[in-house]
Amino acid sequence: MSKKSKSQEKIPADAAIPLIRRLMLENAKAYSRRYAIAFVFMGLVAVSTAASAWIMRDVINEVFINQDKGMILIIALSVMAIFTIKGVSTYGQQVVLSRVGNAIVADCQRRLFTRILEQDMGYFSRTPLGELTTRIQHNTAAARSVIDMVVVTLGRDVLTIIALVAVMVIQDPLLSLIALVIMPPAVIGVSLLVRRVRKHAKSQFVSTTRILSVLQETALGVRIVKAFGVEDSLQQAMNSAVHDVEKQANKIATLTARTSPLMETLGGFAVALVILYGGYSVVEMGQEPGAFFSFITSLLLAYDPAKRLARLQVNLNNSLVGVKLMYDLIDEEPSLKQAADARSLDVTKGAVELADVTFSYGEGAALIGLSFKAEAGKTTALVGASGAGKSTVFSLLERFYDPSSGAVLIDGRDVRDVTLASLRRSIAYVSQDTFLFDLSVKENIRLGRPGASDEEIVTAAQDANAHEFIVELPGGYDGSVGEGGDQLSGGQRQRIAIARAMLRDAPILLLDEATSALDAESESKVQSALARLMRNRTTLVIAHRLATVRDADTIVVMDKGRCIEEGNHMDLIRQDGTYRRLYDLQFSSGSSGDSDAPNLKSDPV
Ligand SMILES: Nc1ncnc2c1ncn2[C@@H]1O[C@H](COP(=O)(O)OP(=O)(O)OP(=O)(O)O)[C@@H](O)[C@H]1O
Repeated sequence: MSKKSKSQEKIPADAAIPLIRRLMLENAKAYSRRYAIAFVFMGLVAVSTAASAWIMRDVINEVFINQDKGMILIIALSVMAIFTIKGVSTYGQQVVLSRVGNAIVADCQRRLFTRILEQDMGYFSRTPLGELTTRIQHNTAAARSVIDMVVVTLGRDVLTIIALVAVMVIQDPLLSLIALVIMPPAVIGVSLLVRRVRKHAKSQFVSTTRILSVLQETALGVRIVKAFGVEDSLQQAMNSAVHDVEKQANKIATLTARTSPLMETLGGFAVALVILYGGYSVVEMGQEPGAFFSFITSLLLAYDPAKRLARLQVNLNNSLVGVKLMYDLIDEEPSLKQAADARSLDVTKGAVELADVTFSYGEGAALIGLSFKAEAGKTTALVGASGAGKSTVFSLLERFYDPSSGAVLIDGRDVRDVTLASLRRSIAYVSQDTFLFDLSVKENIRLGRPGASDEEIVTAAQDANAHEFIVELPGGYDGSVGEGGDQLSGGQRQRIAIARAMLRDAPILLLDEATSALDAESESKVQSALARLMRNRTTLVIAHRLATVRDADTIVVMDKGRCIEEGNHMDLIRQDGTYRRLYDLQFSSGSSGDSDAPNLKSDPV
């Protein structure tokens, strides 16, 4: 959604200069010394290029016309010196600028990633993964090429042209004027091309993002892709995105290449005019041929840098689209921020309360005037049909979002008044689908409390009934779990998540019980680990197992964002209301995958 709205907005033509200025200013300061060195090298390149044109006059006049033997060696040695200086300076300039370019890409990538980490959950749910990948990869490279183009073109090419024009004007001012007649048509032709390139660069970004999104969805959902046989539709989505990128890339290439015939023809026209007039002056008016040759050499040498300058605007615009998108993200302020006077949350009891909370993700309310209390040290189970708002309660407790009205309180303190770090430190979250990072088992557990010692990790794993299987893994605690924890079973992943939460030792536990069935042995290990984890903590659990709801101190029954019943299991069964119906439907049918479920039909309640 936002991919379209953001990526299809246009860069106004007058935004190019401020963008370049910002990019240059932000980077120039940090690398000023290295840029200064690069400019010295580029100045040397320009001067040596001009000198090679200048010396043509002496080659013709002294060697060929005056036949001065003494000058032959001097001129030959001078030419050698000039080209050596040019070669060494070009090398120096390239090395220095490449290093600065690499450092700038790295800086931009770090800045972007920091910004991405600061964004709130809303940003992640509306931004496709592919767009983030493109920004950090493609847009930072664009920043580098803009800087390269501006520095090299302004530095080397402009300096070279200035030096060569100086040679031309000194050798023959009138001829120099003649050579300038091609300027107006060149400028007009190039700016027409620029406008069109800008349009295609924008579409290319959108399609590149689509390619990455399809690729990531395929990789992340590969099981579903294969199980449901949806390879064809993904292939089609990919084909269409790839085709679009190819089309736009071809258009950009064609447009960029059009600067060549334009400049080639105009350049040829200028050289022809110069030959006509210069040749006539030498042949008819007896002018020295040395000046003419020096002039024509300067003109031919100025041709390449002039062509690059003409292309600069076209290429620059292509890359500026990426720079603009990079700054859009860098400038995107997270909507959910910590209050300036936020204090650290010191949980004493761990009482949790939702007071008349209303919240909406966008259209339609997800929670409507929801109020309930989760007593300190007790277990509160949230039950309700899919979409009732159970996970949303967790998101508000973690302050991934703020309620539109009402308040979320911990020990009587509004979560908006405390620092985000202290709030999240006070909460441990065990989700039904544990995400494991592509790190070692040990590091995955350590995420629960960065800085924990190896001994503490082993103790947490033992308490989580995970130690046994971890030591049997290849590599043990130091072994990798594979991307997304692929190399572990569902039950093992859950126990790693429990170990993480054990290590965190937070006073409040949010537990989203797994709906998927585990084998009996794994199930009992997970359950006994959870029981240990829940002891003496305020636990809010999205319950899917009968045993959990039955043992909970309080059950909050939710429906369409509201709390419709509250009490313990026996109370609610006696009320014979929604809970009873839900209980019969969800738990007694055995559809929950609950190992207790088959016994339920004969349950006395
Ligand atoms: N990131 C989101 N963006 C927009 N709407 C959302 C988002 N997450 C949830 N919703 C909507 O908010 C409502 C409550 O969803 P929530 O996930 O809290 O329900 P739930 O009770 O946890 O459901 P389930 O048991 O299926 O996980 C639903 O209507 C859902 O469509």
